[in-house]
Amino acid sequence: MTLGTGRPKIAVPITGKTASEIIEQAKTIASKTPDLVEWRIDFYEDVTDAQQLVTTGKQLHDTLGSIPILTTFRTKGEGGELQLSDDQYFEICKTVITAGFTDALDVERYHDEASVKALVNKAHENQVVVIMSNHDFDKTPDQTDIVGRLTSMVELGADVAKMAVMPQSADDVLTLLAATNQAHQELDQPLITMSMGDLGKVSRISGEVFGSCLSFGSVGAGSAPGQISLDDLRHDLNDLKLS
Ligand SMILES: O=C1C[C@@](O)(C(=O)O)C[C@@H](O)[C@@H]1O
Repeated sequence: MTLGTGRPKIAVPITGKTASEIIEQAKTIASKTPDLVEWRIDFYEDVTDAQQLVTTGKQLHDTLGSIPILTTFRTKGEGGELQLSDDQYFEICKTVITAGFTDALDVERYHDEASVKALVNKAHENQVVVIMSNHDFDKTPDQTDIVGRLTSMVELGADVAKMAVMPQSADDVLTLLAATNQAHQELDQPLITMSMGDLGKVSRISGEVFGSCLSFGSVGAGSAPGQISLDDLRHDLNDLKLS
């Protein structure tokens, strides 16, 4: 799968808490053939048990067949489910990289920089694509700040740079779109951006115009405010496709 050209691709998050919930969700999602599945391991109750994590990851991989997996541990401070120490966060990410079930890994930008760089190297040594991310669930930073954060992710070795922000006004949505457009022109790497909540929904369908290469759509439970259902998202992205 190539990210970064043409109509934005669609990722569907899996938010199951138990291994059986995760596999059931995966079956339903696989039947709808999204481009990518995001396994949100911060929802998984056994995420800190490395053996269980790897076993369930392999089962998930088998269930999804050829649909690529993005594995994400979203920390509490960035809108995730579970509070971990930095050491635990990096340990879990390393387990995921070496287990071999994932195609891509979400690496949060704002952890210790040397550890982030080492994790990126480890991912690349194991042919795992790095989607580096930052989330602001309270506000929308200004345009220069958003572009600066995306640029710093690329400088740290990200294959794809991702930024999700919360709008308080229509102006904030415009800020995210303008920042996306600017970063898309300035950077070579593909970008994923979104303005969350209802106000920001428009940013989830306009990626081809402004330069966001992937949108998260839900099947059942979503993983962030403002996500559009996979079926609607597919229609919307197709309707807005540039000729
Ligand atoms: O980074 C993102 C984007 C997201 O927060 C969204 O707003 O769709 C959903 C998360 O699951 C994913 O990791």
